[in-house]
Amino acid sequence: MDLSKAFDPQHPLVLVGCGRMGGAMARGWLERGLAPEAFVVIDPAGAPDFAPDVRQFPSIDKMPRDLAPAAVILAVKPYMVEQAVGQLAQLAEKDPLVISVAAGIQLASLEAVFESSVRVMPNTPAAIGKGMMVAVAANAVSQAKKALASDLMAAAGDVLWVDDESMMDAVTGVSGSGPAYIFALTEAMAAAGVTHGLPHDVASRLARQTVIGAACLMEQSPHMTASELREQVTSPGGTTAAALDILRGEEGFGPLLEKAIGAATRRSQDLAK
Ligand SMILES: NC(=O)C1=CN([C@@H]2O[C@H](COP(=O)(O)OP(=O)(O)OC[C@H]3O[C@@H](n4cnc5c(N)ncnc54)[C@H](O)[C@@H]3O)[C@@H](O)[C@H]2O)C=CC1
Ligand SMILES: O=C(O)[C@@H]1CCC=N1
Repeated sequence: MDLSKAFDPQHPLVLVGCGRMGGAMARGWLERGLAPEAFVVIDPAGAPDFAPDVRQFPSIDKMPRDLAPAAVILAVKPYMVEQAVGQLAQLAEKDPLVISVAAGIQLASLEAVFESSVRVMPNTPAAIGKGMMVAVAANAVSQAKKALASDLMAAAGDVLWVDDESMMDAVTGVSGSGPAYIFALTEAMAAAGVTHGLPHDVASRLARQTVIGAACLMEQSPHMTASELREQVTSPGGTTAAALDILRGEEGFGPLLEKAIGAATRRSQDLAK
């Protein structure tokens, strides 16, 4: 997805909050052609090192009043979204596309000010165009604005629109937080390797490359399910089967992830209150 023509200096893309998630998406957009002069970052911590040429302001009230953003992305902490929406309210008459990526924050609180509101749950692989971007739009969002939202998300990863906003809490539990589970798995594999006799650097390298290799193999095997790929590793009565007996057992991944994703889902529901 090429973003070079989607925005211009008078009608820029404005990112409010350029931290871990905002920064990941910004990196993805700039790498896919977003012109720095058509991008505005609002963050008291400034723009990240990889985006030194973008226009930046420390707060919403420092943004020039004559700016007419084509789209505003809210990537501040969930508890700050309401305040940010209030501070941006003077833009409402120009009807920009407003996208919030905040966990738990419902469309209703965006729609109260901006008709063209979209709620997105991204994840940090967006930085390399490999994000999972799940979106739900307010009823009033035009097809043209939905297309613009799709273009922005497609520049950061795989896009899925859902109609039912209540799915967004479980989405957050699976894909929004999901990268952390894979990194935690990598850490745990390395630690287990050390326990079983490997030097720390060797165990870390093995765990990291194994996760990278497995993810890339899955990506390049679109016609194989995860189960089929797992079976390819598993010789009957062999080493993998011995490990999978534990991992797929009563205290294995299944029940553990059900509990973990349940906790993330409930946390997302709580953030809405
Ligand atoms: N980190 C992740 O993997 C994901 C995060 N999210 C959502 O993204 C949002 C941001 O989360 P993170 O990036 O992790 O947090 P973060 O703390 O890394 O980033 C927040 C940024 O907002 C800035 N900020 C603080 N006050 C501000 C203000 N008044 N105006 C503009 N910017 C301000 C901070 O300086 C910081 O750079 C949250 O709502 C979170 O739910 C969603 C999906 C994944
Ligand atoms: O941990 C969080 O709350 C955010 C939302 C999904 C991933 N990170």
